[in-house]
Amino acid sequence: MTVRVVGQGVAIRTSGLGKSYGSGDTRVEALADVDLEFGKGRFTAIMGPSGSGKSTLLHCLAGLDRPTAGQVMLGDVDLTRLDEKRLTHLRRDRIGFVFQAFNLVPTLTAMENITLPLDLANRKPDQEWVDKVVTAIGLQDRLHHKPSELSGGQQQRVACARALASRPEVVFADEPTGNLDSRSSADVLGFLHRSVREFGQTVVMVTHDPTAASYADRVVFLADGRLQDELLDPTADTVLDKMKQLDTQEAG
Ligand SMILES: Nc1ncnc2c1ncn2[C@@H]1O[C@H](COP(=O)(O)OP(=O)(O)OP(=O)(O)O)[C@@H](O)[C@H]1O
Repeated sequence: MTVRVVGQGVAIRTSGLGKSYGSGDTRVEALADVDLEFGKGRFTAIMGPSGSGKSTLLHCLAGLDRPTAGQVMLGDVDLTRLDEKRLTHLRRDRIGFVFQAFNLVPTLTAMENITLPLDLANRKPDQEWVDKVVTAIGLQDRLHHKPSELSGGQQQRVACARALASRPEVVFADEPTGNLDSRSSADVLGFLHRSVREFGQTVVMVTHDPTAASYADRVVFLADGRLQDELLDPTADTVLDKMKQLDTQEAG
């Protein structure tokens, strides 16, 4: 299937996207023929069974992994045509990433972690913007603490603020609540949702969790590396129903 976006325009688009690993008998097709658009200022969740290609898709979209077929267009730039140096610059300047394991630098404070990507790029932070993001994560009294002095949920909110600090065109999040309890998950997802609603951020998130997916505007479902279906304005119940329906189809 092909999924197209109507609305404020497209932030990132794939066409004929494929990724395979290995060759001959051991060849694995992690993604095949994925045509997908992600709307600007929208929150999209990617779901699917284990091994269905969700992380591979996210990594190809974010320029962290190279597809073996097709295109990934961020605006008018085809990521698949960039050499390593240009791809590194593009990731640094135009993309934000939130990992399951937070990946904060332990020796730096929360605030230093948030501005680290800008410091590394020799870019002066837009202080008004950074203040706005920091206010939105709700950790003003924790900004001078090191990651070890913060809870998992607080650390992940710092990681989200770090991803947003450079005002990237897209924030990608790979199972951002995978290591969190339900209360901390709600804080992190609430922040991502707010960044879309209030700041017009584009967010693409991989998750296994129907409740997490219900914070998104749209859910796309993968199975065996292929796009299967999508759901608009999801609730945890409609996501769960769709997952069951896709499971039954696959079994049948
Ligand atoms: N580096 C690799 N080398 C070989 N096969 C790989 C590699 N990375 C992923 N795969 C395979 O590609 C397929 C898709 O993997 P991927 O991690 O994208 O799935 P996923 O949906 O994110 O899974 P999970 O939900 O378990 O994280 C799987 O069959 C996986 O074993």
